[in-house]
Amino acid sequence: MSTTPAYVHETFPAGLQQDGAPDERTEAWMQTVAQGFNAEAPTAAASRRRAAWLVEEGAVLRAVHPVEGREGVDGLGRPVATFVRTEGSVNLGGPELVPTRMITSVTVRPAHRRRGILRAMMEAELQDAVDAGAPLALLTVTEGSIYQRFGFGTAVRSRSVTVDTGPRFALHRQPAGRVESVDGAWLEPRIGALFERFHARTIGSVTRRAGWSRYFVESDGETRARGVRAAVHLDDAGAIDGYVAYTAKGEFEARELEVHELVAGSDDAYLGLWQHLAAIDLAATASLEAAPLNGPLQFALVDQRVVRTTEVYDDLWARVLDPVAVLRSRGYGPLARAAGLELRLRVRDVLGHAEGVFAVRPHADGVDAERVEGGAQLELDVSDLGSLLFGNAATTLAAAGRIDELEPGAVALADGLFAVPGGAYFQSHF
Ligand SMILES: CC(=O)SCCNC(=O)CCNC(=O)[C@H](O)C(C)(C)COP(=O)(O)OP(=O)(O)OC[C@H]1O[C@@H](n2cnc3c(N)ncnc32)[C@H](O)[C@@H]1OP(=O)(O)O
Repeated sequence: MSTTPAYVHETFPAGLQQDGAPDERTEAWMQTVAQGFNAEAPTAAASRRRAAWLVEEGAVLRAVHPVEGREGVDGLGRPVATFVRTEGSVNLGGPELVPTRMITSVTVRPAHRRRGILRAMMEAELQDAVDAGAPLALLTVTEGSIYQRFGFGTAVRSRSVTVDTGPRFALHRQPAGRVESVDGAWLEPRIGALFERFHARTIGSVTRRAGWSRYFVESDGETRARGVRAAVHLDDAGAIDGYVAYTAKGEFEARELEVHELVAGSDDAYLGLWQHLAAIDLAATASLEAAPLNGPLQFALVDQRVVRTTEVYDDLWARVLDPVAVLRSRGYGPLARAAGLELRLRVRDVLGHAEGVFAVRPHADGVDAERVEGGAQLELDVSDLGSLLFGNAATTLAAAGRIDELEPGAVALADGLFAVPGGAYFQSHF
């Protein structure tokens, strides 16, 4: 269904007035986003800060208004639908980070739902991304059933964990380096550079959006949260290679640590920072919402049950727009490259962008990927290509009835080519 002619779609860059306040349409857009997610309406100070972040990252906003009655019943002229995209990169294990579009803040007001407004915004965005040469689009979802129809597939699954930081927490081996508590205000401006190190070494990692460390900010948008504590890991040479930011909650003697972020640029930093959390007195547990599904912490512990998984969820979704570009820029393991194997995939795409048969051949000097005429060994929807790229096993997708094996052995071949040892992980939710 396409959008009815009763709506007008607008696309504009997030903007500020001379005094730093959001411009009128950016402010109206932000108020609608808050309403769409049932969140508190942003105060003037919070609006200024969020708008500044949007401008910093070159955000392009979409807003939809009714042609008739644009000013709304309350006369405030707020849009009935919102959508934003920023440009970023994702680590797919290749020599370079892969450029991507990041989509978020999609809302349609209740009175205007199920009339095709989301579809119209999404189709326009994906076409714009193709025209601009973007190979990939990413988003995170509020509901699992919305975005497959647009070609998005589950890319990275995450889990929430609660770690018992009492005496049961003991590592097999002492990580190298040391951890020091630091002031949050000192850390905040250094976080971006530290994150880049994590981004460069972690398959699945996505650009960290401006303002991601908003946990340092009180809800009035101005005051630095006094409750946020931070620590950094220093390697043996004294260089900082990871950080953790957390808040202690609950009763004085049995506090729980809510970990906002634990970002490690090395394995020692990862274990060292967890060990630091466990060493904090008067706290019984530490909880992290976006932990890797298969991270090393459990194996590093003497008692693996110290880590309790409280939730597993689909986190990042990927939409391939240019299969040749993503297959070429993705990394492949040394065994796949040494074997010089070729896989030919037939991709179905109802929107047409990624439709066709594509061959990929990793080899010792790089990767060949091209569109070919036929001879496909596997057939799959573009949403499942998004899943494969991030290391979700072809065997699992075939067992789920999502991939058709056209030539015996092709599923196993895809498993070998697309495997991500340790699993893809991202923690810059957007
Ligand atoms: C990336 C993000 O920002 S995720 C956040 C998504 N936003 C929210 O959850 C906020 C609350 N919800 C909303 O604002 C709206 O209900 C939206 C944005 C989810 C949907 O907007 P609408 O304009 O109603 O969607 P639209 O009418 O274009 O529907 C497009 C298709 O998606 C389907 N769809 C829409 N919403 C849902 C849903 N919640 N669950 C399942 N399917 C859905 C429709 O049936 C339609 O299918 P079809 O075109 O294949 O027949």
